[in-house]
Amino acid sequence: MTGNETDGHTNERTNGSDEQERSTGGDEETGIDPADIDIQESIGNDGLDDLDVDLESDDDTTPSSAGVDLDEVVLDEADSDSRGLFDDLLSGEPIFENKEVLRPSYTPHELPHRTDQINQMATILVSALRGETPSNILIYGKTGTGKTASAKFVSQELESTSQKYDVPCEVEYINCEVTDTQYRVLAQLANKFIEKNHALIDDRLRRLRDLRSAAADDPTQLADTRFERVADVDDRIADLEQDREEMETVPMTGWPTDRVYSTFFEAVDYNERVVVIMLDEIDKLVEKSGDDTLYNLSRMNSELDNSRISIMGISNDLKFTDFLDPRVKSSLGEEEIVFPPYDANQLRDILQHRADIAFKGEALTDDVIPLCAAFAAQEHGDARRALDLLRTAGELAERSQADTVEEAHVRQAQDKIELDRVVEVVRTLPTQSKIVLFSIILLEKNGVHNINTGEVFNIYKRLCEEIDADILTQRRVTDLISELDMLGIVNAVVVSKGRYGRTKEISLSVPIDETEAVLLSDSRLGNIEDAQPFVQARFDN
Ligand SMILES: Nc1ncnc2c1ncn2[C@@H]1O[C@H](COP(=O)(O)OP(=O)(O)OP(=O)(O)O)[C@@H](O)[C@H]1O
Repeated sequence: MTGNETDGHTNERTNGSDEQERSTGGDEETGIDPADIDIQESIGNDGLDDLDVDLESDDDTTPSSAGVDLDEVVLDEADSDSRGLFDDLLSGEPIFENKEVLRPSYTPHELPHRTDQINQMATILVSALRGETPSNILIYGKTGTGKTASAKFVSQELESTSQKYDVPCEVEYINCEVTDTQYRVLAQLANKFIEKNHALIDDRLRRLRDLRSAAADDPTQLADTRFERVADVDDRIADLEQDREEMETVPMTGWPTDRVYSTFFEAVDYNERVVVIMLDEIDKLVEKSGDDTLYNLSRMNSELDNSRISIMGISNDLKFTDFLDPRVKSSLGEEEIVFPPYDANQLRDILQHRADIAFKGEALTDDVIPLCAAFAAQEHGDARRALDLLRTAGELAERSQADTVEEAHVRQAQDKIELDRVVEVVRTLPTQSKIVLFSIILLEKNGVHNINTGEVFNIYKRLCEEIDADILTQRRVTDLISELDMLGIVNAVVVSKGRYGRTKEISLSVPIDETEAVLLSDSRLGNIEDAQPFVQARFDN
């Protein structure tokens, strides 16, 4: 790659900086340190089996006391008084061999049923290994369909192949749910490349200093280099030291965006390379801060001299491109890859692959994997959900000191995950919705069936007065009830009352006690001392 396809500075650019002049070094100085490139999330592998603990360390005269495997520890009767908090838990045969492989942070080495998508990505990205700019890619698919896992897998392969063939190609991963503004995205990228450039310069400096000291004794050492005299080497060393000095890392806040952009631009263009910028949850970035970042990134190639960038966006919102500037939309969506949901059979394969590593040999009964797969397929073919179910089922079995994971553990796990979801949804409801939900709970707790909107509204009003909250209109409260219905927290059906018109009959769809506890943990609702009088009051209206 020559990097000479630039059309000058005809395009407007946020940084507006034309002073890109600096030495980028000759070929002999190029090279990327493989140690710089590491996007693999490492996992621990420290199951209980790996622990070698000396349980009788007081008696160090017993040679056999050292390095006892906990699996082999038998606690005899005499010791039972001294059994500690963890002894019972340890005495059961552990179900897991390596639980970490069921966690979301684990990147699997094999991704069944994603071969097509992985091949499509590879076919597009291979141009990076030829020094050309790969097309931008947009990846769509519902949550848990393996988008991130597949993209990371392809990136790792890309980077390892680039090292093998010594082609400068790098992948930068950004999770836009966390890094959700233009400033943060650009700052993170700038700092990553500054760090890489520092390592690159240090490596060059080390080699030049070696050359310099060798040439000081024997000037023929310069014969095969681009330096004629030792003084030239000194100049080059001084230049590089100055470059290093001038590369200022971007603070997390405080600079004008133009400056952050130009710092990133200069850092990425400091060396010849093809960079794939992976923007996971790209819709979150657009939602939070518009499409400026994508606009700027997608136009950079026309101005870069030495490097090329390509964008790989990942989203589970199929519609987010509707909000993009048409130019950004067409540039970003040069290639689109869709990840369809998994069906139950596919989920079964995925679970089986993981279970082989995660569990001990006979730990799973035959029904467990098919049931987890079936539950997750009902949701929307979400592999994350399936893996969560399997892990939770294993944990519940482990906790009840069972020898194997059974169907009942999966059902319990399903309930637990569902309850966790409900708790999370209820906890994060706006206060007004919480008051409406609390009114419904109070009515149910008092044995009212087929609750109607009017009844909810009466209790709601009194609760609002009690905690000094604004009182919304009955129409608005009806809307909030519909929202609770959509979230699956209540069930509201419209029933016809003949000549009295139609009304909604509301019932709770979630466990009452847990939901009430979550509501009362909200400091405003928690202040209501005794809610009983409010329910009595419904008869007064
Ligand atoms: N084909 C597969 N084989 C093995 N594991 C998979 C496969 N697909 C997904 N997974 C696992 O399922 C979990 C969710 O996958 P991933 O994070 O890639 O989903 P995603 O589509 O990016 O979801 P989201 O949009 O919510 O980020 C991860 O733990 C991943 O390892």
